[in-house]
This record gives sequence, C-alpha cells and structure tokens, in this order.
Amino acid sequence: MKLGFIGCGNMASAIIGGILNKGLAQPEDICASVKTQSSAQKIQNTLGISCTTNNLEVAKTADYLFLAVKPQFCTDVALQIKDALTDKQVIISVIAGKNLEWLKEHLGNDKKIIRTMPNTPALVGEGVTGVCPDNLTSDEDLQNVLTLLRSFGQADIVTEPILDIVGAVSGSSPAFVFMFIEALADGAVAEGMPRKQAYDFAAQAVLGSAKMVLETKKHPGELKDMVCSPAGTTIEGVNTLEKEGMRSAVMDAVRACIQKTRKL
Ligand SMILES: NC(=O)C1=CN([C@@H]2O[C@H](COP(=O)(O)OP(=O)(O)OC[C@H]3O[C@@H](n4cnc5c(N)ncnc54)[C@H](OP(=O)(O)O)[C@@H]3O)[C@@H](O)[C@H]2O)C=CC1
Ligand SMILES: O=C(O)[C@@H]1CCC=N1
Repeated sequence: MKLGFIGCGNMASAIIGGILNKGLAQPEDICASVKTQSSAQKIQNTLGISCTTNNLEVAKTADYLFLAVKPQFCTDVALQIKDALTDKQVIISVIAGKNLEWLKEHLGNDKKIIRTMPNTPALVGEGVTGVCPDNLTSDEDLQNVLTLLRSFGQADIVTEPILDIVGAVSGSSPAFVFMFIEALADGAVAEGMPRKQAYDFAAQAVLGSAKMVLETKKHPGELKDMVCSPAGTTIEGVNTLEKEGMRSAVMDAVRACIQKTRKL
C-alpha cells in the first residue's frame, strides 16, 4: 500500500508522524510533494520519507493519495494532477472548505474521494478526524482509510455539513487550547513559577481534565463544580472568567472558524 501526500506542511507531517510512530507504514511506503526544494529536503531529513516538488510523481504512484495543501492552492494542484489520477486510487482530502462537489468537479466525477478533517494532535497519536466518504468509495476502501486515520487517534464518519463544524471544534481548537495553556502558564509565571514547570503543570491539568470528560462521561459543568469548594479559591477564578466573557468568546471563536470555512 503506497501512501502519497500532496502538500506536506503542519497537518500532513503530523499525520505521517502518527502513522510512522504506530508502524502502520514504513518510510519507503510514503512519498510526498511540496512547493519548494528547501521544504522537500527538510521533510526527507525529519520524516525519512521521499519528498519531491513534482506533484505528478506522487499522484501517479499513490494508492491512497492525501491532498494537504492550503485551500487557495487547490485549483492549481487539481489542474496539475487530474489527468494522472485513476478510479482505482482513493483520494483523501484534508482541505478545509472544499466540499465533495468541488473536489469531484476538479478531480473527476469517477474518482473515489473521501473528505476528512483531522487535527495536529495526530502527531502524538491523540488526533480526532471527521470522515465523509463519497458514494463511489467501497466499504473496503473506507475501512482501510479508517484504519490509517485511527493509527493516530480517533476517526468517525460524519455528514458533510457537520464536517465543517468538526473543522472548528477539533480541527482549529488545538490552537485555542494552546493559547489557554500559554495563558495559564503566564499567570503562574507572573506569580513566580519557573516557566518550564508552569507549562508542564498547565498542560497536564488540561490533559487530565479532558480525560475526565471522556472517561467519566459526566457533564463538564458537574466536573467544574467538583473543583469549586464553597467559599474556596476556584470559584473566584470562575467568577473572573465569567465576567470577562470566556465562554461567550470561545463560542464566538468556534462560530467564526465555521463562517470562514463556509467562505473558502
Ligand atoms: N494545520 C492544521 O491544524 C490543519 C490543517 N488542515 C488542512 O490542511 C491543509 C494544509 O494545512 P497546513 O498543513 O496547516 O499548511 P502548511 O502551510 O503547513 O503546509 C502547506 C504545504 O503545502 C505545500 N504546497 C504549497 N503549494 C503547493 C503546491 N502547488 N504543490 C504541492 N505542495 C504545495 C507547502 O510546501 P512548501 O513548504 O514548499 O511551501 C507545504 O508543504 C489545509 O487545507 C488545511 O485546511 C486540516 C485540519 C487541521
Ligand atoms: O486554519 C486552518 O485553516 C486549518 C483548518 C482547521 C485547522 N487548521
């Protein structure tokens, strides 16, 4: 099984890193193409896969072809590779905002295409990916792709309108969580904690809290209440966050991402 990646930046590198870490493919089974020679060299050195600036080469050899360029470069890439693609290959797009209709129109109506929305925690095996197959993808193809995607985290099938929401709630949200961790640590540093230690404590608290949501299945509000002792310290912080509109700001951020996706 040959895996190809057209575009190998932050997202594709995280996927490849996750797949290699799990041993689901060997470096010699994976090839990628990028825009610049300097990126190609860097990827060869860091991931140990072959990487070229020739998209056609990758498009022709991959059984499973990931499209992982920015949305604004999709049309050019599609024009380059369209004639080289076959109806045997499975094309997996990770590109935000380009729907199946657009992909079919630009790559061919006879092509098997699966739209996905992964996230960068794939790099450490904790990704989550929304998956939306077209009607030409067979069950076997879909299972193979799910196995690949599950090698670096969870993957679940969603409808196409929901996929745009996945892009925000789990595709973009790692950026918000990193900002939150940075801010937690900044607060700790302001009060005298060494910075490295502050990142470790803040990140572990976020990891543990996420695990509690997933494993206890309790409502997040109930888990929050378990931390807030009566007349204690935490409720003072909760009060501050409510005054500053934290929850409303996060909701607006998620909705802003979805609005932008719909314009792409
Ligand atoms: N980053 C994320 O967290 C997520 C991203 N995505 C999606 O993944 C896609 C890629 O995003 P991301 O990885 O962040 O972007 P990056 O900017 O990190 O990577 C883009 C990659 O595309 C390459 N590239 C640019 N133009 C071409 C071209 N004409 N032919 C071949 N390769 C090209 C770049 O090469 P070079 O370095 O040489 O310029 C680079 O390797 C986007 O569509 C995005 O919507 C989806 C979910 C999450
Ligand atoms: O910022 C972006 O466009 C991509 C899509 C989801 C996460 N990153």
